[in-house]
Amino acid sequence: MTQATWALSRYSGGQVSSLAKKLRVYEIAKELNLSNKEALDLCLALGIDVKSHSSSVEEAHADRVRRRAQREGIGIYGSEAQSTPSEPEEAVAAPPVTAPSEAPVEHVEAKPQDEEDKRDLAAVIAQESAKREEAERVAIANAGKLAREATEQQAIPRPKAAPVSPSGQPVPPPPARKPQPLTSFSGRPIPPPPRPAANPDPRGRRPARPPREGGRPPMPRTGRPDDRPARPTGPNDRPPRSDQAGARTGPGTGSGPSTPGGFRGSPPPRGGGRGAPARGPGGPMPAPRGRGRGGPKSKKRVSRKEYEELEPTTVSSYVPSNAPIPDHEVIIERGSTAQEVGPKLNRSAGDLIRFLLLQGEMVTATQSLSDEMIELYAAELGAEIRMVDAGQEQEAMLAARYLDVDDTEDEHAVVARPPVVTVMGHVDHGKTLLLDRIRNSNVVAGEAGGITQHIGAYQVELDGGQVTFIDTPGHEAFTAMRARGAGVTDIVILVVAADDGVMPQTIEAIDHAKAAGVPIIVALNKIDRADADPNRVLQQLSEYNLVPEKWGGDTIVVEISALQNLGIDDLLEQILVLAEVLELDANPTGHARGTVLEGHLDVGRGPVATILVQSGTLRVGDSMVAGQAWGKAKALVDDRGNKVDIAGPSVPVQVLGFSEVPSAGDQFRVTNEIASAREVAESREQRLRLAANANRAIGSSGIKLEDLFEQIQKGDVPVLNIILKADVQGSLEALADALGKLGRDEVGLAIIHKAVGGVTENDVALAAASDALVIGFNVRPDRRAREAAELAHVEVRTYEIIYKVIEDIEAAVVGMLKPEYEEIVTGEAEVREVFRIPRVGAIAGCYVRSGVITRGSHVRFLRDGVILWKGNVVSLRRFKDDVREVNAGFECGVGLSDFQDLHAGDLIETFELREIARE
Ligand SMILES: Nc1nc2c(ncn2[C@@H]2O[C@H](COP(=O)(O)OP(=O)(O)OP(=O)(O)O)[C@@H](O)[C@H]2O)c(=O)[nH]1
Repeated sequence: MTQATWALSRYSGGQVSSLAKKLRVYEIAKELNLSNKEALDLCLALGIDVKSHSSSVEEAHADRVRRRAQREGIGIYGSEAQSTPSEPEEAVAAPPVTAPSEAPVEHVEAKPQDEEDKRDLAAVIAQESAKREEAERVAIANAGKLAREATEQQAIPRPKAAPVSPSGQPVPPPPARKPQPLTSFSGRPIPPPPRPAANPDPRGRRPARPPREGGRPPMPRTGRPDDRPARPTGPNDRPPRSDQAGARTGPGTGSGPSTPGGFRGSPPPRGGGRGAPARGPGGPMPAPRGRGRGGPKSKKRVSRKEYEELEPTTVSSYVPSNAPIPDHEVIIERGSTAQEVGPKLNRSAGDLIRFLLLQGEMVTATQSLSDEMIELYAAELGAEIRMVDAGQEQEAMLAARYLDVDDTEDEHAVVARPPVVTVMGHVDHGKTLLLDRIRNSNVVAGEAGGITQHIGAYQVELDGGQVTFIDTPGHEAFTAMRARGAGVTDIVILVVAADDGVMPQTIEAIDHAKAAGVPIIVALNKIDRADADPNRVLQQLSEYNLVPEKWGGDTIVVEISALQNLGIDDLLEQILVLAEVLELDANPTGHARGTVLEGHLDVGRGPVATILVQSGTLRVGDSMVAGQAWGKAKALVDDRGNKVDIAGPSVPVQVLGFSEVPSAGDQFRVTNEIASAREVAESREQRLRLAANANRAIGSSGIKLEDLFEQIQKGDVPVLNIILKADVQGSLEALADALGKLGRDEVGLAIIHKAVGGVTENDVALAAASDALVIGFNVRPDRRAREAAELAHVEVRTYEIIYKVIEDIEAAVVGMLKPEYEEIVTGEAEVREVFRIPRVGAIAGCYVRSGVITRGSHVRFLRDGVILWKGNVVSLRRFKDDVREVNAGFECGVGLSDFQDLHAGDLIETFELREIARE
């Protein structure tokens, strides 16, 4: 997956509203040719609430800053500019301070500091008035338009089946019918809209109702999760500044167009299809009816209730109510409607609808609002809100009621518990054999080798105590658990073969254990081998800060031979010693809490889960919940296959009786009654369903470079964790060095893992578990890594120029990340055979694994995840025919512009470049 896909998934994960009329301070600075500091100072002098150069400022306030700069003759208004006649202030301040609707204007600047500020205030009020007038004009015109369209739509024939291209690709629909804009938020002059004759008075009186025949026109579908607008696809999608034309005319002059402060750069909603914006450029026009996703919906009727809810919005101005807003944080679920949000903020739905109308957004009371709409309204009121995913609050409430009552925290009841150990290391270094040996070192009489049941973990009884081993060696399981918030391991045994030394997965394991803050014991294995060189390995380990005790460090190293059963006892003893030092304890009384290690569906026994109990004691008959699974513990089975009645801390046990199979990493809880277990599980299921519907992020997520600055400002990112992958050691070191120097006071920078090679699933898992960003230099993520990144919402950024990496990280730290092109992977093909054709060159006989390979498209050539070459697909053939594109599942011959070094097994990745404009 490319950056773009991540970016897209990121955007699809959130509702991108068209409400985006704010400007950053640095944008104003740039526009006025001021330094960031000067612009910031101007804002502060005007009493505008900004914190840094990347704070957002309302358009109206931005205008105030512009005028102040003009008055002070600074920036673009400096010496030269001053000589040109400046815009008369009266023209701006002239309109009456009273809003046309005679509504009190509470939401503008309240305390001017001096005369200038009073003028500024008047200007803001004037702008607000203009907004109102314009919105009313739009509303009235819309009412007329609704009526016309209702009639027109009867005449629009339903289209036939969607046309399909020869390659089987659906042909995109023709561009959406351009809405007849009634107003231009870009400030371009527009003719005055036709007003319905029946309603010559724009203020207060109702426009004539649309005719009833043909049904009520469908509502505009602004702000629904499904209708999240796509990002602008090019610079042209950004409308020119609203103040450049319209605002100059000034409100109240009655002649030119006024700018009601529509949201600049408003991206078009998705409904119009790619490249077919359903809105006017940047304008807040409702999407044209019948052109949304799913084709024309001319037959959709709107209920009387919906229509009547709409009506007030078409005729009224925003009149803020005087009711006090809540003085506490208000929780609002994403996708809430005006009917739901208004009352939560002590306002009516109508109040919210009117406010949005003035921002150019027409919504009904029952229509889902985007996050931005809700946040803007809350900001307008000065209310403190927190947006949560649908169902999240309910789930949290139930968890607090039924699960968070921890009766295992009584320190008097705490006793020492066995350590939980995970074995990690490079492939073939002997993890499995070591775990086998350990199973057999059980000292309980008659039970040597008795652990036959594979349940994901087992306990061994030693002279000095018990040890619990997680039976799935490898860092994948370890990190996957941790990514889900389940830190079950107390100690990591790092197996390193004495003949082979530190290898890539050894380093990965070290980094994973370090990231989790788990102590490491090194098991130096295969010392029986003639070519074993323990000192060389110790030297290598020291380079990763694992300095052995015998060299004065604090890393326990035990030399063993799993094959010859040498040193195993010593290793187990060291585990017990370390466990003692770690003072591992737990309360065995109270309700059991733990983590699911494994789950599967057994034909005879139903859902079966292996649970590691971490505190309390689990009993047969307990009501339990894990993830979305719930039930009564019908039976408990230990690692020897025996049925048991109870399981205490650090004991792994198979549990039967779940309603479904829980997943590894799910938190396990016992509840008082079965009903509460069920209620909790169902609330989780409900939230996940809602989240999936909204295509939202589920699970963990790494950090996004774009959001970094905001998070630093909130104090959320003391350290930016980075996972660095590169094609060769030289660039890896150079990058690590350069990045290491980028840390600042506000944010430290930690490279938690770096290695040569493509971006793998493990890198993504580590990133998800550590809130890290993955940077690939001259390497790409493989398909599994891309999918994992998409699922876990981990950002993987790939680069081919070192300074660009540095530039981006630096820019992100100071909140000035620039617009960029992002790559969308369009197809992936595997080279199966290479044909060398005289005078033509090498042709790759390929199998298209996913997407579409298109002639002429950009292409990247990969071997083991490393980029070998970039260019274009110059020829594409199916059998003997030249073709334009080949779909997944077919074979084809691909000729590349000037790359000849093809090998079977290489990968071809085609991609598109798409500009992602920043907001
Ligand atoms: N000479 C010698 N060979 C060993 C020793 N330990 C393991 N081996 C051999 O090394 C090979 C790999 O051992 P495994 O235990 O499968 O290694 P692993 O780390 O679990 O490998 P994966 O499961 O593939 O990651 C096997 O052939 C073992 O017999 C040892 O101490 N000495």
